[in-house]
Amino acid sequence: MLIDGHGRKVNYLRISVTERCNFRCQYCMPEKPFSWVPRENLLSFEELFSFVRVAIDEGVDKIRITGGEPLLREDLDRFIQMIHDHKPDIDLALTTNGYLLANVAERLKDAGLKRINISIDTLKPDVAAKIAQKDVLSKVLEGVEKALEVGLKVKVNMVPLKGINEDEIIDVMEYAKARGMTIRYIEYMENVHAKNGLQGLNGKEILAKVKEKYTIQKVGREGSSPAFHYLTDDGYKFGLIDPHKHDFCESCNRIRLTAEGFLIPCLYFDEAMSIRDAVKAGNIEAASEILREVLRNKPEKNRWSEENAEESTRAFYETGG
Ligand SMILES: Nc1nc2c(ncn2[C@@H]2O[C@H](COP(=O)(O)OP(=O)(O)OP(=O)(O)O)[C@@H](O)[C@H]2O)c(=O)[nH]1
Ligand SMILES: C[S@@+](CC[C@H](N)C(=O)[O-])C[C@H]1O[C@@H](n2cnc3c(N)ncnc32)[C@H](O)[C@@H]1O
Ligand code: SF4
Ligand code: SF4
Repeated sequence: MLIDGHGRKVNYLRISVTERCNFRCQYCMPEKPFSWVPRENLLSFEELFSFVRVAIDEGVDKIRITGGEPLLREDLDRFIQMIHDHKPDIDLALTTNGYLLANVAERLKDAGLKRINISIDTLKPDVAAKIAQKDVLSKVLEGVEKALEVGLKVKVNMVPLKGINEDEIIDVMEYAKARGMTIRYIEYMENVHAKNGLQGLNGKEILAKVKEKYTIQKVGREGSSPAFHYLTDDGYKFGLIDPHKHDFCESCNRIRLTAEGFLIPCLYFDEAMSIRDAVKAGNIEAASEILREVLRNKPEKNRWSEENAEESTRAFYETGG
């Protein structure tokens, strides 16, 4: 079992398979980074899997593939198949912007993927083009329909932003509800890579918008999801991911691995340790020891709610969110 320095059980591994992306979301990477990690620096699926196997044997029972945009990594279904074949009952999920999903949803499902979380911040094509800085909406929605059609369980992630999509909180919920998908509203997490001046709605403001139409009651946190769930008076369950709240990190159960082989203990901080050399040398024991060291030093909580805290410099597109 993996336990961190604060006594929390860690059973959730998030793997960012690439930091590249075909969108330029204002809250994530509004300007193309001047240098991408060269492809040859990426760990291969075989190398990533050699670590994944150890993590699973140590107690990880939930794995999420993310990015950047994970569907930009060629043959992702091959990696999914490797994980699935090793442990078919693992909670194996993907987070994607959905743009390339329609063509590959079936292959991913057949390879063993169980769930997909798709980022949908708006249902208006012009607003989507403003947020992602590219005309993306129709292909994203096509991806959603295809994922549902092939039988994947789909959740929607929405980041409500002041003056941009805050008027669509109910509309996006109703779009998700009509298709049997859970929506989770995510508080915008300030960081230096995002566009200057961007402002998110906090959890309270998001709930106030929902309450303009629905009466809601608290349900709580479920399983190992970071979302706190609520129920509307017509029986629809939705989630709120509110990392500015001080109890958010109390039940943190996750660790992140990047495509280059960095193990990242927390989404907020820059600290990371590389398992790259160990994995390349086939020295899995050394990789396992690095994992334990990262867990021993995992921060207790983020600093998003601290008034004088400096903005986070950790890029979401590197960690996979
Ligand atoms: N601050 C913080 N945010 C997180 C953490 N894990 C996920 N998030 C954010 O929550 C949002 C949704 O994440 P997803 O990739 O959909 O994964 P998830 O919420 O763990 O997925 P489920 O297992 O379906 O609940 C993203 O914006 C993430 O950045 C975390 O440990 N800390
Ligand atoms: C970094 S993306 C990677 C996966 C994929 N490209 C996508 O957009 O779903 C993962 C999640 O992080 C969220 N995200 C990115 N930057 C964020 C920020 N500054 N604050 C809150 N959420 C953010 C996105 O909305 C997305 O749901
Ligand atoms: S949030 Fe996802 S889709 Fe948007 S720029 Fe970041 S990695 Fe790309
Ligand atoms: S902000 Fe850091 S400590 Fe808090 S839940 Fe996320 S990864 Fe865990």
